[in-house]
Amino acid sequence: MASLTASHFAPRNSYVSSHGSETTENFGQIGLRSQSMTHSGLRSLNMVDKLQFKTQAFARKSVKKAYATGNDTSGKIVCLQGGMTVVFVATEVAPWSKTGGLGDVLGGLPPAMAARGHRVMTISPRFDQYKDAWDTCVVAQIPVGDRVETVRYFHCYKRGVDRVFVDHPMFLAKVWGKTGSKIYGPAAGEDFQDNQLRFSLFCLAALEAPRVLSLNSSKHFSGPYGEDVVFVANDWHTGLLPCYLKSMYQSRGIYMTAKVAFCIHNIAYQGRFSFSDFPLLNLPDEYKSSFDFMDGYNKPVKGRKINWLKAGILEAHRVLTVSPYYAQELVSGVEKGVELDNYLRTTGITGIVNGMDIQEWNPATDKYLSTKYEITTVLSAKPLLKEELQAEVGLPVDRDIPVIGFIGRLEEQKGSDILAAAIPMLVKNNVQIIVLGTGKKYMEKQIAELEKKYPDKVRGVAKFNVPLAHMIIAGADFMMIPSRFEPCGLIQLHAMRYGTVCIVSSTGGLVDTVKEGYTGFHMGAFNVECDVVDQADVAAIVETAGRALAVYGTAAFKEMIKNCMSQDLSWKGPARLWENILLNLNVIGSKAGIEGEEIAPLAKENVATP
Ligand SMILES: Nc1ncnc2c1ncn2[C@@H]1O[C@H](COP(=O)(O)OP(=O)(O)O[C@H]2O[C@H](CO)[C@@H](O)[C@H](O)[C@H]2O)[C@@H](O)[C@H]1O
Repeated sequence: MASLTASHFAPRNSYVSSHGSETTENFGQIGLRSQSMTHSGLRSLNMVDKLQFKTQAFARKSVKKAYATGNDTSGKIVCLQGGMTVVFVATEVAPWSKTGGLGDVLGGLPPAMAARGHRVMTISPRFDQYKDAWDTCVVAQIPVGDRVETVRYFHCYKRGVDRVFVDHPMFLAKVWGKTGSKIYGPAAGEDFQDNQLRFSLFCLAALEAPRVLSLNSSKHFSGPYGEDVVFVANDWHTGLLPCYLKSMYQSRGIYMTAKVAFCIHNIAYQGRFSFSDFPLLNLPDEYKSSFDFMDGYNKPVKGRKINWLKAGILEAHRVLTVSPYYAQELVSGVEKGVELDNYLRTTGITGIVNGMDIQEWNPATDKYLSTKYEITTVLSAKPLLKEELQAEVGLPVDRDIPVIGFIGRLEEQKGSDILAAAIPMLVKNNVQIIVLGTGKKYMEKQIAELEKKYPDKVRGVAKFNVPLAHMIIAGADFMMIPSRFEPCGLIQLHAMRYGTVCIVSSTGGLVDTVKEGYTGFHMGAFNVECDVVDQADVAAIVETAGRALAVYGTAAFKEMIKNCMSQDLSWKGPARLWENILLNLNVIGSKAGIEGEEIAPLAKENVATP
């Protein structure tokens, strides 16, 4: 049965169908070398020892926790009572890089952790010449494949967080800008052929950063982060991180108490590659079993594969995901666990619902809105914003027509194909529908065709357009979220903060965050098979939207708007839960934080590394 396999999903990227000639040659060389070795574990160690991670500019010293007895830039000893040293590692971090919710989480959770008194760093690739991130002049030489690459670290300090960016041509020259899907491949749905090398390099550069960067932007912390670090690795691109921590560092007496928490934002993207690629990863043979994976699919090769996400799950010290209900779904069986359910049942998995960035998404200050509002003014502001939205997308301007919005990647997960199938019936109501999303070409076409067919009722905008996303979230009356599965979902959080009532399928974080009849409407769980548009799901959209439209404009509807807006959807609560989990990893010196504001009050903006 076709289910939520990675093969259904556009990049982020699970499959690589072929390798470029450069990469293939490298494989050949490593393969040959390993044949002449009896212990490939030895081979890997020898290689690392020979190549060494060479770091210039800073001598490596084992430092005590900076927060305990650190020197600030003026040379004074500073002391904080609590805290942990936390390093988040991910391929996206908003606002510097973002193709979806992963970037949002890396943008919002770290400042909330910093506000609780922890020393927090994020590390992501430098995909563009970020104007606020300065060159630290620190370089590290990293073994990747069968060669050594030099990376350079860039840095800025924002909202209490050290934002570190790894600079290497495999990131910047390839992507050159905030070009969404080009983070993972030349176009939506395609991988870069060297993605394994790119993310292997990234994981090692991330492991090196806390030891070699001496960061002094914070009044309370200074010097290198040292070795008593909790790493938070995110999604399959960082699945190698716990493996390298053990095989390349702890085996040499470094990072002995460091731990890795591994967070799954979407199990549909697993990083499945040919099994013969394993030597490329420079890992000892004993790690093979953690990667070993069989599936029935032919991409990128038939049969036996390596699976980066599986290795991340098995080698990390703790596995998390982004909502409690999704955690339950992941262990419920092969379909929702996308063939990793049995491993997750063994390791266990904890769900913490995401917060949202209440600075970027704040109707009272939103720079993309001409009319700002809050809970007391929402009822008069929304009709004005709706009219502006209608004018912006070229629909008839009429504040009395209810507007349903959809924002998201156009692919099976998000159910945009199910929505497209429902639209011919939905438009029989007095309603306008605005779809904003990019993704699979046939789905973009589907939406464009519906727009042609119903010019006064439907608009499809196939762009990644942040200002328009804000206008839809504020100006629409309802947000439609018909996901086949949704690990957490941020759209519904944004919508509720803006008093926009959600119509959601009953999956993942949508179950945890939207309450039927109180803050939204539930459509029930959808069929997770991606190859079919189930008519029962189409009917559920039509029936539930009908139910929602019937409430539109009534006192009950106004009550729902207020219910939505009066919730605390910030990162404050989730950060507390994250802290508990990370404390339980027992990294030496870890202490509980303080009850801080979500946005670190001590943060200095735009402070570059000296
Ligand atoms: N065309 C467009 N123009 C402008 N902005 C656009 C856009 N398309 C999407 N966005 C923005 O991208 C974000 C998408 O958030 P989702 O939670 O839907 O993320 P996604 O499925 O990528 O992430 C995965 O990770 C997150 C984080 O853990 C989980 O919440 C989620 O369930 C999981 O699938 C939102 O901020 C949205 O506004």
